[in-house]
Amino acid sequence: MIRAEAISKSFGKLNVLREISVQLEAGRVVAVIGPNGSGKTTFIKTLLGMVVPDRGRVLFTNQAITKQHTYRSQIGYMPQIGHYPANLKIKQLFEMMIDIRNDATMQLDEDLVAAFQLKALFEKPLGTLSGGTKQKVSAALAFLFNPSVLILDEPTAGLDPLSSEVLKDKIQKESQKGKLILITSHVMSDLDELATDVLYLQDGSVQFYKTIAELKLETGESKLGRVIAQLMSKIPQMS
Ligand SMILES: Nc1ncnc2c1ncn2[C@@H]1O[C@H](COP(=O)(O)OP(=O)(O)OP(=O)(O)O)[C@@H](O)[C@H]1O
Repeated sequence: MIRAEAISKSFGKLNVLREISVQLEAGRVVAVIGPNGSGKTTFIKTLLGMVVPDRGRVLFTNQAITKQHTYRSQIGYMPQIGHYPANLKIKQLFEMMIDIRNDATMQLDEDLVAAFQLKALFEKPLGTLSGGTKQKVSAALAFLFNPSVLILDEPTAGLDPLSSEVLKDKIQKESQKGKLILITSHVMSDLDELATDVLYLQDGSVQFYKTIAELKLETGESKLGRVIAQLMSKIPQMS
């Protein structure tokens, strides 16, 4: 569904992505894991066209994404930190997003709007929201247009335990419909519940991209946290 072909990206002298080639298939939930600064967010932003790679290319359903934006309507993106205009009310933000979509026939998915009880907060300006509430707004927007791909950057960070469970249930529900879901997270227990595959980045390179079942078999560990700890201890650190 999405293919990255040898994508590389530098910021100044810093090589943030080095020749990343991966195939991401519909129906999979891919956990993008790696130490802080290993390039996870930059990688997912290249899939979204928000970062343009220096070399290599990204294909969405076999079409190169360069200089075309229509494919983006098929991706729901939940950023690590949502930046919204402070004076805009939640209701206005939703209305604006629906307006931009400009598709009256579209069936909206308001599951998370309801589950997070966002309608009760609709008149609140975004600048006054707590970090967790802002996360809920970002999550509800990512799922709103029923996209075939979801890219979720640290989705449960800042959410209270109940809201975190609500979001995980929703991710599972959408995955069962055959969607491709990419999640970056440092919370291994969440990924253990949700992910089918692990894409592990270190210093901008793919260290491994395997199914969780394979990784558990290979390491003899039953918990993803322990699997990753074991594998990380074997990866030579770059200076
Ligand atoms: N626009 C930019 N300009 C300069 N450097 C950048 C830019 N975006 C990212 N970087 C650098 O690229 C490296 C990778 O950043 P990235 O955010 O992709 O890492 P990450 O794996 O998502 O980290 P974390 O786990 O901390 O979220 C970091 O050293 C970061 O400072």
